Amino acid sequence: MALAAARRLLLHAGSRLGRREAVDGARRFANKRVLVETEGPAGVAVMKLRNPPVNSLSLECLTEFTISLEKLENDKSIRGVILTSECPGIFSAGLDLLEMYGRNPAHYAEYWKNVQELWLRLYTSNMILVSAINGASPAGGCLLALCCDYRVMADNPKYTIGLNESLLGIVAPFWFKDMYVNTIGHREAERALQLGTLFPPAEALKVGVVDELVPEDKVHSKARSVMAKWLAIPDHSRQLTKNMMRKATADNLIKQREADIQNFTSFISKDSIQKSLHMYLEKLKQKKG
Ligand SMILES: CCCCCCCCCCC/C=C/C(=O)SCCNC(=O)CCNC(=O)[C@H](O)C(C)(C)COP(=O)(O)OP(=O)(O)OC[C@H]1O[C@@H](n2cnc3c(N)ncnc32)[C@H](O)[C@@H]1OP(=O)(O)O
Repeated sequence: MALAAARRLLLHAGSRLGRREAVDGARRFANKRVLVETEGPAGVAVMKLRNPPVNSLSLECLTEFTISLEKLENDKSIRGVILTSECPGIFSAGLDLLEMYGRNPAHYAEYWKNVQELWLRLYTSNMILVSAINGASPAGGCLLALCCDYRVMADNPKYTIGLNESLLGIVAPFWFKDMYVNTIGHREAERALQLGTLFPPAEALKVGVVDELVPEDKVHSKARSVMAKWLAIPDHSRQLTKNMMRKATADNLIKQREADIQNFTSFISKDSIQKSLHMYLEKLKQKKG
């Protein structure tokens, strides 16, 4: 309830701000963790995640992301969005592990509902989505990129991308898996999901997790030129085609959202899973010291 009220407030405040800035010509709106700029080619917004240090998708970040998308969807002048990160070297570290560790079942259920919500909005968006992957992109970070229509990645071998859930002792849910299969094919997805593979850029390109690699300083300009090509296609035919390609996958979650929330909640609440997450978080800490 409290979150729904916050969401309404944010949406309202955001739309007032958005309107004022549009009049000034600034074409920019922001909440704390997501910045949206609509300068550049007509009809294109750049959405930057800025939840330092690693753009983990906390409940607040997911909510702000979903609201920003909703606003862009409602703005008929926007036809395309470039999704990128403001955190140096990190696209997104994926779902926030602290939302899935040491909390209560009601929190897990609320969190998962919001993860589903963002995924459904992104995956089924009528807008053209291009990701400019300018850093590491594990698990939920990869999920964000996979929702896009085209993925441009910085060719920096330090950055990796993939659904690595099995390395954490958890399991990618069926809709993550479905989207992976749709993108890289059944055999590659089967292998990568079991091994929790995090692909360096060259391998990510080879297997089809990303569409193009460019030097790091060219990621944004390439994303813009890709966007220009997609903008040249009439919206109605592109949108109907996208819907035809993606609807069955999205519907598969829509028809069992409640059951999926229950599955997640009972899975993540298990002592053995909490122990795995604890160990993984400890490993992340030790890496530093
Ligand atoms: C029967 C079937 C039922 C199925 C039901 C569903 C089951 C559950 C499905 C759950 C799906 C989960 C999806 C996910 O996205 S899980 C998250 C996966 N993410 C990762 O594995 C990334 C982990 N992070 C890293 O590898 C590195 O941090 C990274 C490469 C991103 C950056 O490295 P860097 O060296 O720059 O930074 P640090 O490692 O020092 O990190 C800085 C601080 O940030 C914290 N951190 C990192 N990642 C996360 C995260 N995902 N969530 C929360 N916090 C994170 C890290 O611990 C550091 O914190 P401190 O400064 O406090 O130490």
